Parts: sequence; C-alpha cells; structure tokens
Amino acid sequence: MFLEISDLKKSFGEGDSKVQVLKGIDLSVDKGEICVLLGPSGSGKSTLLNIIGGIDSPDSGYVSIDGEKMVDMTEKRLTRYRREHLGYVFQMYNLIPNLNIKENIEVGAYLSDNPLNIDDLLHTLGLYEHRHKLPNQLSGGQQQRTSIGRALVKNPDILLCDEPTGALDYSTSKEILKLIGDVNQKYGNTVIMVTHNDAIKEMADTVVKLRDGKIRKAYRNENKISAEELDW
Ligand SMILES: Nc1ncnc2c1ncn2[C@@H]1O[C@H](COP(=O)(O)OP(=O)(O)OP(=O)(O)O)[C@@H](O)[C@H]1O
Repeated sequence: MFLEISDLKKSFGEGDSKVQVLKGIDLSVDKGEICVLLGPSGSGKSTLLNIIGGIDSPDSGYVSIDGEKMVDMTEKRLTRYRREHLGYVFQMYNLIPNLNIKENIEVGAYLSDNPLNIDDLLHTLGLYEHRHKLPNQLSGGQQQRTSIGRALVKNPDILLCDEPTGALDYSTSKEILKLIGDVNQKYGNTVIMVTHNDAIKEMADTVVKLRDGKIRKAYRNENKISAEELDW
C-alpha cells in the first residue's frame, strides 16, 4: 500500500484537561486513489490529516508513505518530504494578496526541483486568462482554483484537502470537486479529502467515517461517480 497508517493515537492537553483525539487509527490508501474522510465536528478529521501531512506528530503509531515511516524521518528530511511530496488545500485559500494568480502558483513551483508546466496547469485550472489578476479580482471559486494550482504545481504524491469547498456555494463547490477529480485523473496524485458533506463520498475510491477518534466505517466505493453527478 502507498499510504499506511497504523494504530495512530493523538491527544492534546495534560492531566485533567487531556483529550484523546485519535484513539488508534488503521488505514491503507493506494496510490492515485481519492480517499474521503467524513465525520462529525470534533471527530478528529483535521488532526488525522495534519499528521498525514507531517504538520503534527502522533503520540504513538505511524504513518508510512511509499514504505518510509514519517516518525523515522529527521526534521530536515521531513521538511524536504513535505515540500516535495505533499500539497495542501484548505478551506481558506491563503493566497498572497499582492502577487498575481500566476505568481501565487509559482510560489508552489519554487518548492520543487521538477514542477509542472505552469501555463499548462493554468489552462487545466481554467485560469489562464486570469493569470495577471490579483486574488481580490477573482471569485471565491477562482481563488480556490489558484490555491489548488499552488498545491499541485509541484506534482505532489499526495494532495491533502481540508474542507476545500467549505467556503463555497453549491455550483462552485461542484466545480472545485470536478477539478480535484480531473487533476487526480490527469496527474495521478493520491487525494485525501476531509469534508462534512456526506454526498462527496460518492466520488471517492475509499470512504472513511470517523467518530470520536475512531474509524466507525471504512469501505471501498465500487460505484464511484464523477463530481458532476454529485447532488446534495
Ligand atoms: N492543537 C489543539 N489543542 C487542543 N485541542 C485540539 C487541538 N487541535 C484539535 N483539538 C481538539 O481535537 C478534537 C478534534 O479536532 P479536529 O479538528 O481534528 O476535528 P474535526 O473532525 O476536523 O472537526 P471539524 O469538522 O469541526 O473541523 C476537537 O475536540 C478539538 O478541539
């Protein structure tokens, strides 16, 4: 398996205020899959995503990517690994306001020795004609496309998305989900996507439902549909 998670545990706080947020998570995801993580607020989704992304570390258990355990990496190796192999997309786009769209995407390219062709990517993102505009001249959906471009330009093995459509309306959300599906097809990145929206599970290869820090259900979706066909 490409991504292996074994008996992952994480708590926050100390003594009486200690909260066990992940209580032993086991999960395997194949290369190129879309994995959707669902669960109620506070169930541990973002914590799990942050540990997979090397932003946070577990108390015990491990995450292994392509056979390499992240806990065994030195801080220097982990930083390099994050830069080269992981792309992050958040609910808030976090674009640099005084850089234009192309320059915002170039920020991601500088982190890679082997970035994708930016003009080609701008076409895929539907942003080519907007490339000289500043972020505040674009809609929320176009800004999110830009942040996906920034994450994608280094052609990461894993694209980690935390509520990527959380700030968007229905039709823009569907556009962004279609883009995530399209880039997964085109570039073959593994996608791990956290969402509150149950309908999104229909476009996943693997669906994982968390509750109270544990996996309540994990299954392969044999009847995957495209993002255009989603409805909620
Ligand atoms: N840095 C932190 N310090 C203390 N507690 C934290 C920290 N990060 C998360 N928590 C707690 O861990 C629990 C799980 O949080 P997490 O953000 O992983 O859940 P979630 O399922 O992603 O929720 P949501 O859907 O609301 O984003 C919550 O109770 C949260 O308050």
